[in-house]
Amino acid sequence: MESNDVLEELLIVEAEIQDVEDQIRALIERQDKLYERKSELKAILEACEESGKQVNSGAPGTVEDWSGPFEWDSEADDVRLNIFGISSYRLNQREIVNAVMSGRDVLVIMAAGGGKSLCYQLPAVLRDGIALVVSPLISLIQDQVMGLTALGIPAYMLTSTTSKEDEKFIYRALEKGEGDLKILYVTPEKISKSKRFMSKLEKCHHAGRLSLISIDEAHCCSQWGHDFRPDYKNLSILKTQFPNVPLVALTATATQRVQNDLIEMLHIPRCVKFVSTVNRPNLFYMVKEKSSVGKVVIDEIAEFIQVSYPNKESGIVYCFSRKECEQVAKELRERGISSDHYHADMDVHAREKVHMRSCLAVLNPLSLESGVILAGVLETK
Ligand SMILES: Nc1ncnc2c1ncn2[C@@H]1O[C@H](COP(=O)(O)OP(=O)(O)OP(=O)(O)O)[C@@H](O)[C@H]1O
Repeated sequence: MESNDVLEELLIVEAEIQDVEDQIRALIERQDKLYERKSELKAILEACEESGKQVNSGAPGTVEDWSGPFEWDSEADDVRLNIFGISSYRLNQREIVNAVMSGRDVLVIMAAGGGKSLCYQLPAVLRDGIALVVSPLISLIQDQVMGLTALGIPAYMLTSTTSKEDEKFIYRALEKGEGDLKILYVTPEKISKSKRFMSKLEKCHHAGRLSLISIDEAHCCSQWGHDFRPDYKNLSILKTQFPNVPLVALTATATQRVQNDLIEMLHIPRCVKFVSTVNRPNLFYMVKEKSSVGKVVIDEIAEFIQVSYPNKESGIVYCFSRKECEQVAKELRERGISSDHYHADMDVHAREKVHMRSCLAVLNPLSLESGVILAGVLETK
């Protein structure tokens, strides 16, 4: 074959590939829309079956006004301001709080850093009893518990790192209502693997003390999501076992298909859905060509950090492998940057130590002599 012929065929093949990709994209969009309509129709049908009313085509949840006024408005404002120190709600937060306070199941899609935590933490403080929060990572849980404790809210976590003493306190609070426990964080494995925990939770619910259930990073439920966790699948038991307890599922990243999937999996067909933009105007992206020489790459990273963040602010460097994490952190230290590695292969105490350093820096950077750079891979294990 002449090289011109090859070139010609290559162009044709590339054009065909492009065409197929366009068709696939259009079909996926169409499928997402159909999934959405399917779950709306199923929810309408269920609502009609319950109320015995005529079927109409309006989507559930769309006509309800969650902005208020509600009887808990002034108490909510008081707690928001005086406990959480937040002067006004961000987009959708008020409405979400009101829907949860009204006892509804809620699906929240909100950008990272958009303020999802307040949406369940505020109702958790307002409602009587204990709120259960399922979160995928011990480090995220530690972060939340530390923050809540600093605000004077009795929050605990029940994970592999929990001391025997705290475990006893938590079980007594669940079973007998003793002690001051308002928000309890667990990993999904606790729900799927600990019969003891589930039996205590059942007792808490039976006594009317389970105030709400929150599922953070809910996209982990869906096999279509980017971060599927098998143990999240078993969270379907929560709505089956505690049908009258409001369930809040929160995520920053869920396509229409993932949203539908998790509504189905969590058994919350009549949930109120709040979708805020996932655009983050405060994020700045820059792509730089990477040198093929490892040492030069590290030199460039170090220079970028030192020039861009001369005040030793905290930050994260993501790497592909655990080994690379350790290597990059070590080499940054050698270049005078306070850094540590963080990955799932470290024991929990070593991870906690690194995490606390970074948390301190994030929470109160001025109190540190130097910032911390985490060269880490955050893994959902
Ligand atoms: N209404 C508000 N006004 C000002 N700050 C707020 C408000 N709501 C939340 N925040 C603050 O915004 C920050 C991010 O909130 P939060 O951690 O809840 O975000 P998130 O949506 O859970 O993010 P991620 O997806 O990364 O976990 C926190 O410091 C929180 O105190």
